[in-house]
Amino acid sequence: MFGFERVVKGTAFTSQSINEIDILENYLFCLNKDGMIEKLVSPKEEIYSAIIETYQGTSKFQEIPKGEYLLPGFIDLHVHAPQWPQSGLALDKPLYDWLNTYTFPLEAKYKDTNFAEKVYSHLVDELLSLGTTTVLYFGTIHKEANLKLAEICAKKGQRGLVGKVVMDDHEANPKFYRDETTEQALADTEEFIKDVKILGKNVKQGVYPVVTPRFIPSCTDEGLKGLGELAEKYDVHVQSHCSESDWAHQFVIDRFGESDTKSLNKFGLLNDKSVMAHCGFLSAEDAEIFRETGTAVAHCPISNAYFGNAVTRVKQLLHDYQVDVGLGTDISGGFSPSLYDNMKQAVMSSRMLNDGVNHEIESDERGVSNSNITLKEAFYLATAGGGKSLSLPIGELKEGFTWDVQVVSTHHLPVFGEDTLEETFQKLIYIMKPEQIKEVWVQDQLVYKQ
Ligand SMILES: O=c1[nH]c(=O)c2nc[nH]c2[nH]1
Repeated sequence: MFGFERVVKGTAFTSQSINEIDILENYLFCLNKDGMIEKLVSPKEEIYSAIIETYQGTSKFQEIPKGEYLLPGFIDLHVHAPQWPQSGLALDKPLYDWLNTYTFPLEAKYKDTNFAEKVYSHLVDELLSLGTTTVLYFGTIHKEANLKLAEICAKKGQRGLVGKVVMDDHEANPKFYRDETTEQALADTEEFIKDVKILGKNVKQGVYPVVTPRFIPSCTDEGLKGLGELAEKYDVHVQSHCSESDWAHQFVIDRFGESDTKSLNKFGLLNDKSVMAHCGFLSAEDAEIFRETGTAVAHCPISNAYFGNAVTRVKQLLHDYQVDVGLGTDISGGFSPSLYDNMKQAVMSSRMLNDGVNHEIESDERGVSNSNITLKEAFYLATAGGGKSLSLPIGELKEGFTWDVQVVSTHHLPVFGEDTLEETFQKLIYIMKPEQIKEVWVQDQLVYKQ
């Protein structure tokens, strides 16, 4: 009578706006065969009981148990997949030294596709188990290893957006880890785009190729220009690092006499499908360019505490400039693969930015006022903000969005009396333990069960 593929009954938390959440108590989530939410039905609606009567007791009905809740699957906008083996290690040097001492030697190992397969399988499993259903990945310079990552995402059910990293400047990159020539880097990127587009045709949740200049310091002008042209030709996502640290920000100013943002824009790399990581040093003019071009920011608060030399002005970007912002773990500049950890750090970093940290300065001059974000805003970044950044219908539990969800338990929470659902939400996010993530679904496919 109704024709839904599945019906799920439960209580869900989802962003209503940047700073508000919707609590959908005992709703029915009616899903179609494409894994999308076709209809949301509240207990107040007349058809509510008719749908339950039709589906309850069949294999198409799922009731979320008491004490468990639904959250949107998280969207990680910045992961360096090849750096997974050094997560939690090697965080003792500034960005430039860290790249040359630890990171480039590790990334060079992905010439070996077997090594890539081992690491990437482990990483995708780990991220899914933490409720992360969509990931924007940097790979390495190696086309085959990157394709392996896309295939692993496809097979394991994660929505992966994967980039072949371009590092074509021979002056700037070590001999053991760089593209052979600019022409080769562009040819490999184009072939990779075509291969992933073919792969993606048969993948329910989608896998996508991403144009990926590592950052301006590692690319030639010709390389950057060619990548901008490929992004336009194939209408694909773009990712890079932008104004990340004192060094990286100043490097671009010294080379081009203008900011990262302006330079990336001139090379055709900023558009509605572009996501730029970090962005701690954006000027007001840069932020306007982000808004005008539809470019999004991947905020990586844990990584920025190590390499950023500044706290990204998330609150201002979201509210004053209406820039799309999502959250990134930045494995392994950030040591934690969990977006729960990064949501908390986003709140804490913003509070330190707001108040300032040097007690020798008068309190009213110590910080950047109106910078602190709330937990709900951090949740927005990990969910709806990520979806908007990627221009995909993900990250919200609303009609027309994908059924990407985590089923999370609250049995471990300290409740002595009765919490409101609003309080439950706050505790859930702040005191989540990985073992409380019971199930993870992507486009209505079960991809993780405890
Ligand atoms: O945090 C970072 N991780 C990286 O791998 C990288 N490459 C350039 N800039 C970078 N920043």
